[in-house]
Amino acid sequence: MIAKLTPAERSELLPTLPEWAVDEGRDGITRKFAFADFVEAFGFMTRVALLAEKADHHPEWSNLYNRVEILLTTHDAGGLSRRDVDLARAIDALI
Ligand SMILES: C[C@H](O)[C@H](O)[C@H]1CNC2=NC(N)=NC(=O)C2=N1
Repeated sequence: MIAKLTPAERSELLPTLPEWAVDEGRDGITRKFAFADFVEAFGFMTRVALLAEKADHHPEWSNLYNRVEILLTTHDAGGLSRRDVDLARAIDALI
């Protein structure tokens, strides 16, 4: 069972993800991306999907034409966990 991050872990790890904002209501982290067009956005989503499947950790997301919004939270933990931090870091590395 994966655990939620402790307050100390959050203070340590969240500053390492400056592009991500905390969604307090969902206890997750979000980031918005904008691309040149739909093909670029969907290509990015495909790369994220492969990362997510490899990690067995999946984003909640939406896509509108060239924009993609991702929310990472851990359903099994009921909130933000290290898996979200790790996936966010891997997503950042794609950009
Ligand atoms: C059985 C499987 O490992 C789990 O359901 C995984 C799949 N992907 C997941 N993704 C996310 N975001 N949270 C989870 O708790 C989760 N659990």
